[in-house]
Amino acid sequence: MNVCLSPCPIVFDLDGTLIDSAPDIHACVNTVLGQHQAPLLTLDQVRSFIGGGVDVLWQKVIAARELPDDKKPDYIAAFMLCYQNATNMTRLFPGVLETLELLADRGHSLGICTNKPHAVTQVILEHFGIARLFGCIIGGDSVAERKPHPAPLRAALAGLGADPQRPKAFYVGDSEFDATCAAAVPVPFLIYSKGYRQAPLSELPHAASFDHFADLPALVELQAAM
Ligand SMILES: O=C(O)COP(=O)(O)O
Ligand SMILES: [Mg+2]
Repeated sequence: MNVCLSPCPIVFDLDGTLIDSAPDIHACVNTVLGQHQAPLLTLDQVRSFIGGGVDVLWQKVIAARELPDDKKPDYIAAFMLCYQNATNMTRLFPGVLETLELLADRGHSLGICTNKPHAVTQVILEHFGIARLFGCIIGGDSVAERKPHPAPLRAALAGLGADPQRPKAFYVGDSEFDATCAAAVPVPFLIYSKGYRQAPLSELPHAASFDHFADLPALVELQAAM
């Protein structure tokens, strides 16, 4: 399959793929739990809840702490207040900046498709100085559906000018949500093995996996030539 012979669009997931955001998300979850006198959660617990967006995160927090479901809008509002520019403990994964710049220099158009709300996504990308590299940024509230539904990834690809019927492009992500979404578009999925996925790598459909961002440019070239 000749996926793309010339530089093609590459869309990236955010949490657990480009950024290790779990420490800031964990801190804000616990801030809200503390406000409601609920027992706090560990970093590992909160990390395992990330990937489906803020609503799914709070469904899982509510289930773990047996909190009243009808308070979810209040919890989410308080969480977003805390998280709106929470970047203190968030880091780019190793090699991300260099690799994004290299791919952009090689002519690939780059996009973001995350379940994180758009406004805070923009704040975080600007904090790390990488917003300039992305031609299209789709957040969890940019279209009506969220991953694993294919609509947000289709919107990101369309925003980068890919043919919606036969997108010659890649999606780079870390989780079950991303794998299912990419398969539904369909577009080849490249999975970052050091992210937040819960299932073993072998259980997620993917074209290829990588352990370090320095390996991604060669992987893209290899996959594009197949
Ligand atoms: O769960 C979230 O908030 C977003 O996660 P994602 O960037 O991996 O889509
Ligand atoms: Mg992710």
